[in-house]
Amino acid sequence: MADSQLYSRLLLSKGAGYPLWLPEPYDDLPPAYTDGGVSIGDVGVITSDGAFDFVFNICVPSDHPVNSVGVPEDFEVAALSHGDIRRAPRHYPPGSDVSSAKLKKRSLAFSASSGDNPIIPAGGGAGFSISTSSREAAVLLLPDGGASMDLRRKQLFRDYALKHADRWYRFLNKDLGRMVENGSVYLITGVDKAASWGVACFSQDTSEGEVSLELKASMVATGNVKYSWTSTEVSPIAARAGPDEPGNLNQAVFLRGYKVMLRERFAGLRGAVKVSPVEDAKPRDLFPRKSYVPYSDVKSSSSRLEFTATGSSGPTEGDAVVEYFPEPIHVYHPADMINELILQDVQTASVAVTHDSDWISVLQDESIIPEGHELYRRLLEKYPLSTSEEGGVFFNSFDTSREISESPVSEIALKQVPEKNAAPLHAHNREPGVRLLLLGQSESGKSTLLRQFQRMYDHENFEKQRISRRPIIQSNIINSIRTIISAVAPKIISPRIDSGRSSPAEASVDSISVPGSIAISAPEGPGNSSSDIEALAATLLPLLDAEDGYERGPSVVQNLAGQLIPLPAVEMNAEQTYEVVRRSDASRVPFIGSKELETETQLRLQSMCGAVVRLWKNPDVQAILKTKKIHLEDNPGFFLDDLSRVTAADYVPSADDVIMSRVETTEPSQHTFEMQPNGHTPSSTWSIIDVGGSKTQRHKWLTFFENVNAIIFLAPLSGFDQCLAEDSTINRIEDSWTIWKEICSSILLAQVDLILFLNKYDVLERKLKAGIQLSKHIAGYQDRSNDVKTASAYLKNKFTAIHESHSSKRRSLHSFFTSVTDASSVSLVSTVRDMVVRQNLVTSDLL
Ligand SMILES: Nc1nc2c(ncn2[C@@H]2O[C@H](COP(=O)(O)OP(=O)(O)OP(=O)(O)O)[C@@H](O)[C@H]2O)c(=O)[nH]1
Ligand SMILES: [Mg+2]
Repeated sequence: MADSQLYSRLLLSKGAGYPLWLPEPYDDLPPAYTDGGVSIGDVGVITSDGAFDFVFNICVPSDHPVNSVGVPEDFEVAALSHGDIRRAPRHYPPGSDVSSAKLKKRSLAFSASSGDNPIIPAGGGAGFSISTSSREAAVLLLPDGGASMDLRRKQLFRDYALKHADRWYRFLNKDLGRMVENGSVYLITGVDKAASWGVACFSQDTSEGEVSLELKASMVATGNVKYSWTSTEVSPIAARAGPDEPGNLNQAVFLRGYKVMLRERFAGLRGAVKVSPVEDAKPRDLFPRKSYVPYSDVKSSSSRLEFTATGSSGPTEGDAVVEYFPEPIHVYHPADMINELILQDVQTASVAVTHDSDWISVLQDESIIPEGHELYRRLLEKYPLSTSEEGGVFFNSFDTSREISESPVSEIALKQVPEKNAAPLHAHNREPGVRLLLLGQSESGKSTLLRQFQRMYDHENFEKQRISRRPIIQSNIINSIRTIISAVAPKIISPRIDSGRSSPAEASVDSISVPGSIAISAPEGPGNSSSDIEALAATLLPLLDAEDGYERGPSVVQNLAGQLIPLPAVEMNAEQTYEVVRRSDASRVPFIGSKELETETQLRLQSMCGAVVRLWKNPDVQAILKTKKIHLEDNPGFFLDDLSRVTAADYVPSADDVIMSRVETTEPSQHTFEMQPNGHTPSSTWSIIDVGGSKTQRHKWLTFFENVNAIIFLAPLSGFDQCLAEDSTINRIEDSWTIWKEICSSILLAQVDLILFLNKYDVLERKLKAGIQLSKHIAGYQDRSNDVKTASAYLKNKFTAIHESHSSKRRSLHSFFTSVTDASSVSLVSTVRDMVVRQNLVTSDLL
């Protein structure tokens, strides 16, 4: 390990900030900088040899002499006011030390006989002698003491860093070609400075008795006192002392500030820097390689002093040869791993910042700083993660009442929830009760399960919803018809789709005249030729147009900034004056139906019911669907076998219809239930959060991980022969395994009970019975029997194995085979309820 890394590793645990092995400013910097050294507002990086490599300062104008290398695009001065900086000029009294190990220290007396210069340094005596019996140690000695200064208004810098992070990296890596790693940029908010210092460190495999060193003072030509180390040690000790030219309080021994990391996947950072235009540059183009192995063993040769046992006249600091590593190497800093983990967990964030005081505040009197995961875990327990408007994320370690511009992550997401009972959630101030999060891919059955909960525990509202579910069922039916027509008569439907859903007048089938909502006289009897089927299908085209009619409604609204934003598709609410429905077909266009349109569609459906049934029951149509492997009965929102009932003019959806209907969730929603006592469990308030499961929705999941008591993960087993609706390259079961893996391994969820619903068991059974071979779709299934018991057990094992191997802590998993549309799942709901409540009674005092 490089000396600088050993030194910082050992002294980081002292909680004073980042210890610099090279406290002196680089002497190629302008005098305006070197005179004072590191200042608050400096932006730079820690180098592998343990120095702070200053680039620019945000508190002075771009034309200030210290900003001589330039400033990033859109540079703004972060103006500080009187009182913004807290200064402690005598923070370190003369002769103080910061040491990782127990140290014996004594002042050296002046001795004329030894040839010492007759000087009395500020610390008194002619220097210091230190000794320790530790196997490894790092020591900072401050013979003349030192000062500290810290920014009081840290929030100002944090917001500044979040806003400018991207431009900083561009400036450093594109404009200046520095090849700095993502995460290495440091914005300084505090520094400890000294006029003189001695640093030393060593690490031995075995304890070889006491190690002793002397830091001795001598006078230089300017009349100032200079220090140098001497030792009688045989074993190699790395030691430096300085400065070479004493006089100024410009030596930075500890730094404090914000470490800044942009969103980029770990793997994406490997490889050389590509040269590409700045405008097009993505974060991955901006960084060189990176490694987050803390204290990774790198060739250690920089500035090591090999003391020999030649009495007190050992080599001085000036004899050390400082070598520079040709390749950029990762310099360990605890905030880097924390930022990495934040970005992993908060997928919506584009930049993470962590202040040194964050990780310092969770240190626990340890001699070695814990690794990043542990610090992160402690931070999660202590502070909420908050996001800024720019998409930045950070631990909110400040008093939230004083921080106006930020809000806890979960609140940000819940602001979008169009539910009346959606309450902002604060990590430390949440309402008592159970929070249950439903997760799983799209069409896995999350909203269906929620409706089962509503049916059981919020019956009144569930009943009220029934009528408002009718347009969704209409839409589901129309989708089924569209699927059939696309399969059996693609000629008549494709041009319509291609032409962007033309109006009835422009429809390609002008051979059949279709009056609006009047009953159609469709060909009688089962058609046996493809032209008969086409003709029958064509009679139904107005139905598809009926749905198009909804799109004329306002599907977008304008926000205050004049941007068009789509109206969200929400689960139906009886009090709404209009319904927002989202089709689950390829076009995925939201549309809005007024009461009149809804009634009109119902009448159309009723009038065409006979034709739809004829088309659906037509043996040729059935044969084509079979050949094309379209199993409409297993598709969500299938009502074709119930058409006469569900298309009646006075149709009110039954409870089962509500459960069977399908609408894609595009915004998270939170639903509150008052659970009554039931003999096993006391009364309690439950919040169930339902999120969208399609890929475009998943980034919102994480915002609900905070304070969740249990997660029900729904994995539809029947998806083994299907691809995702949103990505035809991804098998649904494999997608479920991927997200399950992420849920199991999430540190944020390490304490959360996981309940696995291996759902759509009924559909799996039907598919296997129909002869669809699991082994054709899941390679690992090999030649196992294709019956539902063997297949479901195999699939379940895959999920439990993932849970076991990816959970960071051992925890139990409750898994069930379910068909959540089935009435029997109602009893399961109460089983889950009892289980979660019991678990929470045991683990917390929430209830
Ligand atoms: N046969 C059968 N159908 C189910 C089952 N679970 C859900 N469904 C149906 O599958 C469809 C999709 O269910 P949803 O609950 O809307 O799926 P989701 O997970 O909320 O999907 P997104 O909102 O897109 O994330 C609905 O029409 C349900 O009726 C099941 O176990 N068996
Ligand atoms: Mg849903």
